[in-house]
Amino acid sequence: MYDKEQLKKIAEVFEHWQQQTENDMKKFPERKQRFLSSSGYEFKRCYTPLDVAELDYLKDLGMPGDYPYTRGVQRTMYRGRLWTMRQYAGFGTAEETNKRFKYLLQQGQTGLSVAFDLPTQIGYDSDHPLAEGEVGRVGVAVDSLRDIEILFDGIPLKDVSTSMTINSTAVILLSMYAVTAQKQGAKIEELRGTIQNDILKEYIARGTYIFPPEPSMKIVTDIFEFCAQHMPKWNTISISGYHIREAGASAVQELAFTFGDAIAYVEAAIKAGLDPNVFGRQLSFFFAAHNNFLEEIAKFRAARRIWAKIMKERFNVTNQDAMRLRFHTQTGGSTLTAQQPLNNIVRVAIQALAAVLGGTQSLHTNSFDEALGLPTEQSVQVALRTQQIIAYESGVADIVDPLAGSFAVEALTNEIEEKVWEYLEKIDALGGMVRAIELGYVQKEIHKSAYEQQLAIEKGEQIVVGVNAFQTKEEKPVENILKVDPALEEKQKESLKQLREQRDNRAVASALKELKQAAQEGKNIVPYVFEAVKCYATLGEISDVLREVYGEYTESTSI
Ligand SMILES: CC(C)(COP(=O)(O)OP(=O)(O)OC[C@H]1O[C@@H](n2cnc3c(N)ncnc32)[C@H](O)[C@@H]1OP(=O)(O)O)[C@@H](O)C(=O)NCCC(=O)NCCSC(=O)CCC(=O)O
Repeated sequence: MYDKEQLKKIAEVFEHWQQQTENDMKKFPERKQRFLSSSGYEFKRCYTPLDVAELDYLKDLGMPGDYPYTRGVQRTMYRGRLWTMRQYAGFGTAEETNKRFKYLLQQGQTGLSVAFDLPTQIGYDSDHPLAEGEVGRVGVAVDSLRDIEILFDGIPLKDVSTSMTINSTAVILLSMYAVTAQKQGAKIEELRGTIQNDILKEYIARGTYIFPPEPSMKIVTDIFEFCAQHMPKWNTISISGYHIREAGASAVQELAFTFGDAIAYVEAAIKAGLDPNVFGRQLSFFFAAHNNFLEEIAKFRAARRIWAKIMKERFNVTNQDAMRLRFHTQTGGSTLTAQQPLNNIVRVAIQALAAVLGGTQSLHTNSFDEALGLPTEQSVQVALRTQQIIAYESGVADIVDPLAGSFAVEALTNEIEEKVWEYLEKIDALGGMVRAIELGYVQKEIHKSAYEQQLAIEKGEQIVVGVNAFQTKEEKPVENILKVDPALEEKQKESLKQLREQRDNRAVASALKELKQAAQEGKNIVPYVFEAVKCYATLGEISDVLREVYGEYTESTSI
């Protein structure tokens, strides 16, 4: 962006300035020998045009809404429409969570996001022995279509977009959601929302898998195919770096492993005969926003450029809509501290601001008490207000990609991109992401990074306010921590018992038999799951059928 003559002059001035700075530092040294990013690369003292001398505005940045989308996926970005304010919520029974959803919508939230309990996530009904003590604990308990009908009672599904954090049982929850919407009078082709459906990261970082990778990938591609035909507005997957980051990955690893997974999904779908120009439009992403403000902004900008290049150059995609990286952001749960929990409000605000300056499409802001328990109405309100203050008071939503052209931000964007490509080459050399996961390579890289971060905190090289510095002797305990009533588990089991008595059990048996046959014959299972769900077959029953056909996965541990 600068001509050679100008750059030469700037280089001379810079050299002189460096010498003067070295002199100054004899009297007043810098706080640290090296200032490191979360990914371990070194931040320079000061960035100048010399650091972005190679940057080609048209090729590397372009205008917002144009390839390679570094500056955002929409021309007007938040001037046209603010990001979706989407607080992840769910606990106890469907009735309870329905109340929370209505509360959040009333407070100005603009999208829904469902948290399911662990039994729902790993395909067990609430009365299964393995579900004991977990029903409704970390999310809402869902056993059958009836629970989803209650969950969205009074919420018109044709008007709201809903995200569901569900992976190995995603096909079941997607079917329950679609059938509930149909019962409300909506057409499934108009439904907007997202299922997480990102099974690969479950093997890497999150753990709620059921089946081995191969049949799991088959279910994912079945969903891509079904939604491309019948639910074109639905995001079929939310390819997630969030959990990878929360497991201890650096910002660079977060992107690299997410794109490693994304490439594996695209390859699997192409192999199944699907067109990336079509299913590519429905792929979405999910990243974390941590505290290192500028690095995080650069990460989001780099992510868009990398994905656009992957789709265009690696998969020869020509449809622009299939090159746009659209993503949800959640502020970093692992950055919250149990000590001095009100400080978390500030952390969340910084992280949310990074997500917005990085061009997110949807945002969850964590509640300050999340290191202690489930968020209360009050804490979730502050979290939502944080988004609203950024949106309506800070002014940052009024200019598209306002940090473009910052020497530091552009240089960091380039640096992150470069390091991500290095990882992707390494993953390709290992034989792709599924192989890299099987080999334990990805897990080991994350563990190494997590260990280094922890060590830095313990040595005091990385300050965490209130934890290893600025501690207070006497902390006032947080009041009103939300606890799920243990009686809810019995209530849920009782209503499941009634359901099994009331439904047409012959219809259930027949639908499950047909599903089993379809799975055995390698057919697309989605329509069969729809049928099973319609007659109130339970999540556990459907999962059991699939377990019989596909088998179960057991992890080999990496130390
Ligand atoms: C694509 C996203 C990221 C966002 O979708 P949204 O519908 O919210 O937003 P959107 O698509 O950007 O915008 C909605 C519509 O407005 C349009 N639009 C937006 N801005 C525009 C502008 N400036 N000009 C013109 N049109 C515009 C879009 O093109 C789109 O229309 P068209 O569609 O017509 O183009 C989706 O996947 C999503 O909502 N994800 C949320 C995932 C989530 O909440 N996950 C929680 C995980 S919680 C978790 O996992 C952590 C804890 C755990 O482990 O359990």
